[in-house]
Amino acid sequence: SPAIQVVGDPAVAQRLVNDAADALTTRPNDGLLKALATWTGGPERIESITTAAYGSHWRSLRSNLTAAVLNPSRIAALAPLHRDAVQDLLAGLSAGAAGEAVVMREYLDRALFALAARTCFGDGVEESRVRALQRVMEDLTQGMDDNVSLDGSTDPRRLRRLLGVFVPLGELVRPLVAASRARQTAGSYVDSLVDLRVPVNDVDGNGKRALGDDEILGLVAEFLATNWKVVETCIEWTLAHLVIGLEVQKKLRREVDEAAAAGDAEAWLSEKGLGDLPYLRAVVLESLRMHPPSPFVTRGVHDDLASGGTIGRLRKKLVFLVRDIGRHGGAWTDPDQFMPERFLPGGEAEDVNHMPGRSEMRMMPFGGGRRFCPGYSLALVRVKFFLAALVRHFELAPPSSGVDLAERLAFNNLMKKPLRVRVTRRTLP
Ligand code: HEM
Repeated sequence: SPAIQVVGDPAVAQRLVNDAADALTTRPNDGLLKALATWTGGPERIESITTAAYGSHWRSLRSNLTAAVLNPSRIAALAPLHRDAVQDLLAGLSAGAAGEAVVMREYLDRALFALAARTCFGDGVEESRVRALQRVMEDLTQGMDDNVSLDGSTDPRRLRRLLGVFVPLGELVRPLVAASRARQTAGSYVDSLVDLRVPVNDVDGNGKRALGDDEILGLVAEFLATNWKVVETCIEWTLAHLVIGLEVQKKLRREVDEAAAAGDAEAWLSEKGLGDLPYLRAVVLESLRMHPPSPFVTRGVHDDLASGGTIGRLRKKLVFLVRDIGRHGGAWTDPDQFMPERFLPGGEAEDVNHMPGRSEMRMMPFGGGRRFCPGYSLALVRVKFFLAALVRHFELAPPSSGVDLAERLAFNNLMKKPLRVRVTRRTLP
């Protein structure tokens, strides 16, 4: 079995991420990730961006995602979808009785999944199919959480249950892929996958081919999971701290109200407007530091990767403990305290960002090196948009039972006990 090095120290992580970037370019081909690349049971691997070895196939999948969804102009074009999703969330919460404790995750689940599905498949997917997809993706993300292990071990029964989810998922997704093939216009992520031509040979990149249905299904599953639960995890944790720390909530609300009063009604909620709010930025960074939604980042050193793209035997495995790195006592004062002020000018982390710096790294919520998360800007836009709208339109108070900050530390670091919040609609100033 491969040697495992576990890294929980920010200085060690910094050296590895920067200095060893050329050697650490691929995730380990073991356990859950190996299973996800071989779920069809056929001889060929079915790669998602996450599972693909560093090479021309990975590069074409990743640049396609960026070009189709994640570049700044595409993100700006998603603004109407974002506004709809927030309106749905606010309407759902308003329908609940005033002052009553609601399970936030249920509302966030609905709003964020619909948003993920519309970004993936376009505007025209009927509601019943969106909800059926949501149920299947719930099973898939739960299955990923059940099967994650640091040493790559798996339980055959649990793994079978997880991979079984690709059957109903395929039944729901295939008609949408067929509809995309039949369409002339392109706009959604699935449209880009249908049009994409990847190199036939990962080594020299010669010749091009289209993606098969199973490949598209794997990429769709990856897209829905990252756009949905990972983003939701960040929002839920941040809300937990706003509910416990009423001073933080008030301060954030003041900033959002002032921005709303200063800008025209639409502009304050634009990507640009939200990017300009320093306290909102600090609150989100503090949440990502303490509760990184993806708590483990892994790399593998394999036998024949150097010969190009193929993944041979796993020799060595690195596990970055993202959560421990963000709470390291040597790098942070009172690491277990939620203190957004540390990210403001004059604070101990005023220069710390969501991405590792060249010379210093104190947190890595979006990973680092060649395989850092390409979705971070879209993720931050969504997190900030939802949080700003929630504090603007609602007073958020803890339930009588209090807030339990236990973490799940699985594939997704969701709250162990879903957050309950007493919500009261505000009269806008
Ligand atoms: C708050 C939300 C998010 C967090 C905290 C997050 C975090 C991460 C982390 C830690 C990694 C591993 C990075 C590494 O190994 O160095 C990753 C990879 C990835 N993420 Fe995200 N992510 C988020 C949202 C998104 C979104 C919205 C997308 C959009 C499609 C996305 C797409 C991906 C992809 C495709 C990879 C694999 C990249 C590769 O292997 O080249 N993520 N993410």
